[in-house]
Parts: sequence; structure tokens; C-alpha cells
Amino acid sequence: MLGPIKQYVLSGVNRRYKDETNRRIMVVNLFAAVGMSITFLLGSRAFIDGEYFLSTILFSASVIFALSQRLQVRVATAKARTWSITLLIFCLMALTLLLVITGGKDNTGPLWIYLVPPVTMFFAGFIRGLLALVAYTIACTIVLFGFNEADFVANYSYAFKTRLLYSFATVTFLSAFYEYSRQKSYDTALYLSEQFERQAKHDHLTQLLNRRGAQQCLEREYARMQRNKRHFSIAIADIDRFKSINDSLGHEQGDEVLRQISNIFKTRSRGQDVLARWGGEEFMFIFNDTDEAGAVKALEQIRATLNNAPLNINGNEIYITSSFGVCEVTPDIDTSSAIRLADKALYHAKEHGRNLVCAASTLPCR
Ligand SMILES: Nc1nc2c(ncn2[C@@H]2O[C@H](COP(=O)(O)OP(=O)(O)OP(=O)(O)O)[C@@H](O)[C@H]2O)c(=O)[nH]1
Repeated sequence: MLGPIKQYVLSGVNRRYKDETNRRIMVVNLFAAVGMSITFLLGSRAFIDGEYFLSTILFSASVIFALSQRLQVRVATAKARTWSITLLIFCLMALTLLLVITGGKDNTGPLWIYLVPPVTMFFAGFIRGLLALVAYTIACTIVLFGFNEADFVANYSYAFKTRLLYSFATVTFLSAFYEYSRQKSYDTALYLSEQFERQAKHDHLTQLLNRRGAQQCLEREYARMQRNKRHFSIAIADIDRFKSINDSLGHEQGDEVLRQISNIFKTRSRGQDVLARWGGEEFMFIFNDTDEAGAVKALEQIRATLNNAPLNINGNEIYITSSFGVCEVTPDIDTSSAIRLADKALYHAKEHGRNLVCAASTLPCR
């Protein structure tokens, strides 16, 4: 029993949409179902009582509620969802306005107008909801006070009409305030989660991607390589004799060295290449669409730039070098093997004097 209900409520929901959009889709489904059932039941009753005009209106509303729900499910686009919501709000407003005009059963029709502010605010959002509600309030005021003598408008006392509008304005204000706070809290939560997401993937010292961020990039690149068969290369850079820099200048200046080196690496890399802080004084380069020879060429330029550009640490010029190990990722060499081989090549570069770029394919034994 619960299965089909759940299926109905979730129809149109998509994991790719934002949470807010999915919540709206579910509420539209629920609201359309409730609106459709109530108007259908009331329409049937009006029909049995011989009130054919009222029953026609109620049946039409029932059909519009059903159509708006189908629209958002069948045509799964943002435009269709906006149309679906507009149709629902318009139908609700028209129906309740008609109840104010006719008075409904024993002049109780106006009671339904209190449904309008919360529903409109939730579906249309703060600004559009407020505009729609102002237009609706004006329409209600005209209906209540503009046709005092007209036969087609139900007869309400002056006190009832003014209190109806005052209380409606109060509910509108509260609904608007609630929607405004809800939207603000949602925006704040979204901002915070984006910040957390960013922090989880970035290194706070250099602002580069951290190991986790780099690993996600590697997975993406590997999947892309399997799709389009274009290889990419991974390089690991390790600052030479960094321990002695820390020992002589202190840890804080050591951090500044890392920051300046990361800037040099970044500015010397192509826009599409990825640079990450792989660990303490180790950096990773991901050269997409690049074979090992291409990566070696790019790294030679980066190495030479660092070698020739003095860093300015606390007013002193110091020269720092780095060693690099590089390996191409191919269908035969997956990412973790490539990282292991790039590490081996880096070790080889360190052993052979440092300030070198060493390719994994040139290692004596891999
Ligand atoms: N200031 C600073 N130092 C770090 C950071 N992460 C790692 N280190 C230091 O980097 C140094 C790395 O030293 P080693 O691994 O011995 O290597 P090295 O001195 O660079 O020598 P080679 O790699 O052989 O050229 C260690 O002293 C670490 O404490 C960091 O975030 N900031």
C-alpha cells in the first residue's frame, strides 16, 4: 500500500537535482493529489445537490491540479516545473477567489483563502510569492468592497470583510517572513557545505588541491582516458634538501618557501594541468592529454624556472631546487602503478644529484 504512495510522491524526483528542487517536486505531487481529491469530492457533492455551475468549476480545478502534476513529471525541465507551479498557484487563487465571490456553503467559502499565502510562498519563493500575494489581496479587496450592490457577490458584513482582509494580511506577512528566513537558512547551509567541501579538497597553506582533491582528479582523468583513449601523465616533485631550509630558516619561513614554490609551479603550468600538494614538501602534477615525453618537456621548463628564480624569504634571496619523477598513465599502467613508478623515478633523480627530471620509462628496472 505504501509502495505506490511513495512512488507517486517521489515521481519526478532526480538525484541530479538540488535538494530544494526535489523537495518542491514532492510537495507539488502531494499538493496536487490533495487539491485534486478535495475538488473532485466537493465537485461531486455539488453535482448531486444540483449546483452544476459550482460542480463544473470544481471538476475543472481537479483536472488542472492533475495536469500540473503530470506536467512536472512528464516534461522534466525547469521551465515545465515553473509552469506546473504557476498553474497550481493560479488554480488555487482562482478557486478561493470564486469561493469569496459565491460565498460557498453558508458563506464559509472565504475561510479557504488562508491556504493561499503559505502555499504561494513555498512554491513561488519570497519575491515572486510576495508579488503574487499582493495581486491576490488587491483582487480580494476589489471583490469584497467593489461590488457591494452586485447580486453575484455573496453578502458579508463590513466587519467580516475588514477582519478577513486584516487576518489574511497577517497570515501573508507571517508566511513571507517564514519563507524569507527559510531561504536565508538554506542559502547559509549551502554556502557552508560548499566551504566544507572546498576545505576538504584544498590545502590551507598553498590553496592548491590536497591529496584527496588530487585523488579525485586522478579518478576523473583515468575514467576520461578509458573513454577517449588519450593518455595522461603524473609527476611528483619533491623540494631538494628542504629539511636544511627548515633547520636554517625555521618552520614558518619553510612554509613561506612552500607557498612561493607552489606559486611558481602554478604560474608555469598550463591552465588545464592540475597541481596539488601531495604531502609535506611534495607536489603532484597531472598533465592531461600529455605523454611522458611531453610531461618531461614541461617539467624541464618548470625545473629551470625554479632553479633560476630566487625566492624572497624575509628580504633575503634564496635559490631552491626541486627533483621530479614522471610516469605516463596508459591502459597497462593504472594510476596507482603510475604514482609508484613516478616515485621511483623521483628517488632516482634524488640519487643522481637532485634538481633533475627523471622519467619512469628510462629507469633501469621498473
Ligand atoms: N615548513 C614545513 N616543513 C615541512 C612541511 N611538511 C614537511 N616538512 C618538512 O620537510 C622536510 C623533508 O625532509 P626530508 O624528507 O628529509 O627531505 P629533504 O631534506 O627535502 O631532502 P631530499 O628530499 O633528499 O632532497 C622535513 O623536515 C619535514 O619536517 C610543511 O608543511 N612545512
